[in-house]
Amino acid sequence: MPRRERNKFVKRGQIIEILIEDYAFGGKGIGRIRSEEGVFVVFVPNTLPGQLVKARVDKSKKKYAECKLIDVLKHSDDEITVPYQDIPGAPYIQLPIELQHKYKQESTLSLFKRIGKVENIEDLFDEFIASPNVFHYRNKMEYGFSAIGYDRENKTDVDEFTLGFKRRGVWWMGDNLEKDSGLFDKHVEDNITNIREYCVKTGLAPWHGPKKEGFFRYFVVRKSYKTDELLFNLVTTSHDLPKFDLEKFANYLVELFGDRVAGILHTINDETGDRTIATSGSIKLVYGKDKIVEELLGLNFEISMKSFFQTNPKSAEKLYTKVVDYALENKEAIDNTVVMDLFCGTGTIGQIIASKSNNTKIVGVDIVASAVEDAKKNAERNNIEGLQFYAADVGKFLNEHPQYKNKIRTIILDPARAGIAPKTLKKIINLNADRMVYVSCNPATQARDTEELMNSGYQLKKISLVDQFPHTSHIETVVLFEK
Ligand SMILES: C[S@@+](CC[C@H](N)C(=O)[O-])C[C@H]1O[C@@H](n2cnc3c(N)ncnc32)[C@H](O)[C@@H]1O
Repeated sequence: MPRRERNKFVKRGQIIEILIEDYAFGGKGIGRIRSEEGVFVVFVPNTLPGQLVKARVDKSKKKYAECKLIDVLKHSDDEITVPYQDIPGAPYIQLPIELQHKYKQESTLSLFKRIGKVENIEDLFDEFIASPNVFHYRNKMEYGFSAIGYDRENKTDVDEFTLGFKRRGVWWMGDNLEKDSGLFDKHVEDNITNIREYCVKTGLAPWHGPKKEGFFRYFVVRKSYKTDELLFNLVTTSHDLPKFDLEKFANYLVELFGDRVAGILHTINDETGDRTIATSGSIKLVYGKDKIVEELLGLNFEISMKSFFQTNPKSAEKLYTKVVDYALENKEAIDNTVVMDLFCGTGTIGQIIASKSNNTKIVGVDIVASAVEDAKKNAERNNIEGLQFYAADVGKFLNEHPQYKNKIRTIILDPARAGIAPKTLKKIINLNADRMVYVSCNPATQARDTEELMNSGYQLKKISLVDQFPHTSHIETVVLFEK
């Protein structure tokens, strides 16, 4: 049976040209198709008001359609020229940062109105905290090798050895990074073409996505802002490894980056899945050491290739300062109490609170065992006492530890993008804490949880926004709830 037509405006798979008129939360540009039938809304992610774009309809619903951006046909008057290569990881880099802030603030607050049902959210808005570094703020980058590249002039794919980022929305096509993207270390990015040339000269093949074969897969770099050191990881398959001289490659990196090189690792990854992550597989140290140290608010954190760490550490300091400020606003509800740091990751927030309070015990819970191990080691390294970390699902942990009910005054929440599962949120509410400081990297799920918290007697007292990722649509929020 043919698919039922959902609306009279667009069909799935159709290519359209549309003027973007507004910006919706999450970086979705809004276009409108006007006809005798009425006005129909079309969302195109990674676009800006004022742009004329070409897009493919991915979902065609009764009242709206969702599209994938193919190309920007005409730029918006707001856009400026920047000296950086445009990459999918920075779709808004041509938009002045003040305008990026404006869009992020307006669209985030409107979510709390619409989904969280907080009518007076503007009155409760505290601060928009900008990233201290607008450019070159990231401390990690994953460059991919590909046997299929992109011819920017003819806008088509070509067979070539590429090292850079995937084209937006095309898993099998790479795009050479020819110059600094403005997001990561300039010294590294200015040398990506040299590293590519070195690899091309070995005669070994880059990864071919559709054929699932090739030698070079990823080149991952982590950076410490404290020491300015770099940690490298070259990911290859095992097939042609005897033909590749790892030591010579390591020497080449040292030639390029001198004593900035902390260590060089090699990972063998023979998995063929499209979504293979760069750090899976067996990892071996080829040169130097396998960790770098980063400092956040005076505390030291050891970072290995695999450990989770905030991507923009300078901005993370601002984020954590805000969280701790909200928590310590009522010191009486912190000193001599047990504070829960739920979804604690590597335990940074709990450690900072413990170091700034008196006789406070922190109970940190995270589902990832390796993050909890790192949390324990970090607490030891920083000589902070009174912290207990548990590797567990938050919901299960609260079931198994009923003794905390009515005993906790302050809870810190920092869940992953999916937010807090409804059943888990109920268990958290049942702890009956006076206050919660809820950090979120996805305000849409936080706004959803806000409604539940307000229905359970909590009030949203304050909200701040932190721009951890300039030039993207991401925004972090810190919200203080109190009963
Ligand atoms: C945004 S991160 C938290 C980062 C942390 N505050 C830090 O500073 O390192 C979200 C964390 O939630 C954890 N997580 C996700 N689902 C979970 C669950 N059901 N129970 C416990 N932890 C979970 C993830 O492992 C991740 O570390």
